[in-house]
Amino acid sequence: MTESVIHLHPAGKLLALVGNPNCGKTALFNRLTGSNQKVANYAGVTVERKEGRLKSAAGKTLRLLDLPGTYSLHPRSPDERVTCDVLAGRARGEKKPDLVVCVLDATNLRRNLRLVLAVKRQGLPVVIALNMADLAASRGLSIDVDALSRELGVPVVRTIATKGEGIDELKALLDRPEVWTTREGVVTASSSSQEADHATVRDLLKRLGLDRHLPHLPSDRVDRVLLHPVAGPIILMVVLFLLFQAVFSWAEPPMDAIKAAVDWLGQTISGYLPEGLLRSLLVDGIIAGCGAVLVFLPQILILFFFILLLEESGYLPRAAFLLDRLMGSVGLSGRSFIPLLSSFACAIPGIMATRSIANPRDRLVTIMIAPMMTCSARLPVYALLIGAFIPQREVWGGLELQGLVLFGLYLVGIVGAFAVAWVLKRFTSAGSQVRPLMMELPIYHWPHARSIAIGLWQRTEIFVKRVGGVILTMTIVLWALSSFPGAPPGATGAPIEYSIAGWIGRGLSHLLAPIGFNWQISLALVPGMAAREVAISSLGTVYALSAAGEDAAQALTPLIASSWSLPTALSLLAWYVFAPQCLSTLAAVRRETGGLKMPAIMLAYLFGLAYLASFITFRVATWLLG
Ligand SMILES: Nc1nc2c(ncn2[C@@H]2O[C@H](COP(=O)(O)OP(=O)(O)OP(=O)(O)O)[C@@H](O)[C@H]2O)c(=O)[nH]1
Ligand SMILES: [Mg+2]
Repeated sequence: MTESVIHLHPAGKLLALVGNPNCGKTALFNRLTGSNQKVANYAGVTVERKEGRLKSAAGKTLRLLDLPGTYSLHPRSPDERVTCDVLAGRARGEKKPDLVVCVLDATNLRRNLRLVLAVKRQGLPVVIALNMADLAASRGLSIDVDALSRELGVPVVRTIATKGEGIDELKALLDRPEVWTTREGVVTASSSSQEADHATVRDLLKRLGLDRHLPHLPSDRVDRVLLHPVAGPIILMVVLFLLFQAVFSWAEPPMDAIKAAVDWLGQTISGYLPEGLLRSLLVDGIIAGCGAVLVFLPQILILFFFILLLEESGYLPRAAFLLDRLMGSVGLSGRSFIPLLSSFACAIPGIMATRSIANPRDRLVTIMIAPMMTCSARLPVYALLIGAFIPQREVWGGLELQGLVLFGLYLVGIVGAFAVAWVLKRFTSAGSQVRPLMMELPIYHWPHARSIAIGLWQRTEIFVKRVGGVILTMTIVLWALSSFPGAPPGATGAPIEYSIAGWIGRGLSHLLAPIGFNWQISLALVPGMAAREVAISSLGTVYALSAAGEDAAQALTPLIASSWSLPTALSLLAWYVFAPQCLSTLAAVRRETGGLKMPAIMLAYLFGLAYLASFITFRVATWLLG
């Protein structure tokens, strides 16, 4: 009997969006399919293929792939390879696309058209979305769409993805049968040499009257200041600095409101339920635990508000450019900047974004240090400890001390990461010459209020899902471990001290006492492996249960302020700068590096660093204050 492989593909014709990085593919994808994939003003935002569905004007259902941007069909980095594989029909579980929608940045046809020639050579039917038509027009560029279409032998639609213009026209085009077949235009691209393609595009642009240089842009004038060798880095520091000030100074009113709502809920439920297990689970477990984390939502949103502004305006790659020299001195290239910056949101997308790094060694080093960038899950931990231990006062003429300490913690993470990168460069065998940064600087534009709002909403959703998912689950588990087997008759302490959790906490605190952690902290770190904020919800639960008997529902901040010493708090801050308290990050590293070796090394070295940093912090602080 012969066996044959049967490929089952979902019904519907397959379309693929292909184009240079940052030409607006994802913006177009979102408009066509109604999705909300990440759009931002720099190259290399999309690193995976994403699928969506769209309906043609006549109602036919089609499948659409959004792909990472690429300059050519000779992949240089893992993300470009995804696109090339899809076009060649080599992508796993996917057929060759039936139609390629080539998205062009109308303000940069010279480079964008070379890719069109390469795609046509693959023998796939092509339609062109001439995107960024608004920018082209504002730069005085008038492109004859019909002539372009004739020259290339493919339909061309003018689009403005951000405004949704040209979308209906594009959908109408998909109902025309001739679109789904290949045709030759005036231009033929039979030879595959790069020089030949250059010449073909040059002649084509000449015939269309588009071969002149574009005038200088306001962007260039702005860059003369923002990329200035002296002013540039200073402005960058000021921008980052203001960001951290805002995280503390703007967040207070909304945080107080959330705190009040959580307290009210706890008290109301306590009023209705008789004392017992159910009340303990709801009030001391779930509300005290999840509430302790939920109050940090405003700070996270303020942080992301700034990150989104920077992403959409086009400032980010400039920051990469400014830091390229600095990063070069530790053996990283500016290419690592965006993955590392994404890691400030969360290390996982940051680690995925390293797929745009062509050099495997650079990529690995970037992956290994990404978890040291301060992800937003650390923010609640930092904010809790800073709020409890750092006085709210102004220093040096108007700077908030709390914001300053937060800025410092972010800096320590960055400096630590750079130090590790430097060590990896010095002491690993892989060759490590640093190549100059070749990176596109997109033009600046004003962020759209809509995309900022969508971005913030998505962050809120992610955060609330974490609170309702992993944090809630771990809180309930910890509550159960903390409530059983219960205090023996005649016991004097709170029941938690006799529980399984109390036993685990005390066991671990032998190991962690040298760095100043008490048993409650030691215990909270265990479920805190699931996600960083879980440590906060765990402390909320543990302290609520420890206080059983008296009025339990008390805010965590004043509680730890009165029961921990300052060296302990500083030591825990130092711990959180380094400790790999996040299993999903380790899983992502495993996926991206294809094995257990790298995550194991990461786990060991980060815990080692965390212990060392906490030890030094605790000892020095004790000595200074004692
Ligand atoms: N003015 C203008 N901006 C646009 C248009 N289309 C997209 N943009 C902006 O261009 C930037 C890049 O858009 P994306 O959709 O992320 O680009 P992409 O091609 O998916 O980029 P990669 O995933 O990095 O390859 C974003 O800032 C968009 O808001 C357009 O038609 N006009
Ligand atoms: Mg994209």
